[in-house]
Amino acid sequence: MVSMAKVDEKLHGIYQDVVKRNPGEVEYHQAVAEVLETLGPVVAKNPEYLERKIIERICEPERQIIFRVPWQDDKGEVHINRGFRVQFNSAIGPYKGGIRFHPSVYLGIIKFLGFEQIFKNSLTGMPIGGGKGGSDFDPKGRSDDEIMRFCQSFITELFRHLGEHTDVPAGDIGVGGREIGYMFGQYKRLTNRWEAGVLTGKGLKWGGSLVRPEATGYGATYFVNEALKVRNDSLEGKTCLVSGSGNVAIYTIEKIQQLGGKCVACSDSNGVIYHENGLDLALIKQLKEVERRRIADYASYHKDARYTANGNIWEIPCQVAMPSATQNEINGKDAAILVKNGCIAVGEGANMPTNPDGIKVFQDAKIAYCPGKACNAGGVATSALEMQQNAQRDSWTFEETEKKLEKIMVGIHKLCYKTAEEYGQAGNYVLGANIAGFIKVADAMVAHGLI
Ligand SMILES: NC(=O)C1=CN([C@@H]2O[C@H](COP(=O)(O)OP(=O)(O)OC[C@H]3O[C@@H](n4cnc5c(N)ncnc54)[C@H](O)[C@@H]3O)[C@@H](O)[C@H]2O)C=CC1
Ligand SMILES: O=C(O)CCC(=O)C(=O)O
Repeated sequence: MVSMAKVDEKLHGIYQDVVKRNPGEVEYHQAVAEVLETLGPVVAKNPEYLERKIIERICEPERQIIFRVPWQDDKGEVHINRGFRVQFNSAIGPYKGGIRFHPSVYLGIIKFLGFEQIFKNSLTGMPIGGGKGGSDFDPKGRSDDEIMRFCQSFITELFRHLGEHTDVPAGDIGVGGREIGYMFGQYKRLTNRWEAGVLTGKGLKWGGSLVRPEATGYGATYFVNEALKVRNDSLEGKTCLVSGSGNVAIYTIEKIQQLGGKCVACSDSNGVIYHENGLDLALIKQLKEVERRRIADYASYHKDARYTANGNIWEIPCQVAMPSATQNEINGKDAAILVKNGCIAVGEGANMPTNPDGIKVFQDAKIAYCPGKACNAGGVATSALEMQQNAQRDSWTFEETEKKLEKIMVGIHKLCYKTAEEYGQAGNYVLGANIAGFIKVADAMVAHGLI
């Protein structure tokens, strides 16, 4: 056993080194700080992790690929974007994690997402390592043909680094079933292989899994319901806010409604819809999944709904908040408003949506704060179920697959809860998730020797 003071000093030094070696990558620094702040007790108990420099190694990606993505728009103009894939850690399985297309993407965003993915994937109990990719390409307003040409160009470089036993991407912001289809088609063409397991989130007619589109939102809602159960409560009758109106948000709203909660607001990057009588999910699906329109249009179908351009969704009173849009969408001020308005649970469908000040407010208020790397793990877990079905050349029913997802989420909740309790911090899901996710990866790295 090493003294806590020495461990803290060591972890602080590792963090300083990460900042120095990765200048300007502020989101990556934030994600590392949040994990290292909780690892002290487990490192003090297992000095071997320090001797073998496991934490230093976990913070350094195994491989980072940055590449040019040239493509032509419908008018024939040439555009050059930048593509990324960070293959962070393969100790417990092939690199696994989504691809994000958004103009804000740069190396620091992909690294924070890839780093979180290591621990999230470990928590699922499935054999998947951590990775993430993306591009600063902005899909907004682009035609189907332009999206196809971009995806083909992106995969024309990336394909050589992928494979069902090497690296298996999926969707994230700006990448859904349509984009995965174009990427799969180009991968097949370039490799002359029908290799279903190389991508997940595929269409149902060509190797996809039922429940994968619903999985992240459903899973996050199951996790929050478990956290409420611990407090002898449930989602039944709760007023809920769900930020975003993309894949994760839509299926979070759906599961909350199925479990008896009422969602009164959602958003997109332009503004917020507030519908006190409860959101009309069929309309949101039509606007967003089919017509790819802005959420502002919702208000023209429901006269009792209110749209606020650039509004702040967290100012609307609720009991449960499910941030499901993007990173750092809740700051300390937003968190304080939520708590003051009676919010008792926050379930993160997005990755790192709450900044450090916000997390402190939630933890000080002792509400059920469910961090993304545990709460939104249902998406990647169901991707792993898709890989299982591909390997068996099988496909399971919706009911069977959803049951497996629910069991996985209940299991992740229990693991995080018990780990936090074991380390004397009952109810601290941040600590529980980080320590439980870390131990499995760290032990595998020890077993594999110095690589
Ligand atoms: N798709 C998946 O399976 C998983 C996604 N996530 C995370 O969930 C979040 C959402 O991802 P998806 O739903 O897949 O993407 P999406 O592209 O389907 O939807 C993103 C939504 O967020 C909104 N948005 C983006 N920036 C915003 C801002 N600044 N303010 C308000 N709204 C904003 C967009 O307008 C859109 O409605 C991301 O943080 C992603 O990393 C996490 C786990 C799995
Ligand atoms: O399904 C996957 O592989 C990735 C999901 C994802 O990107 C995430 O968990 O953030």
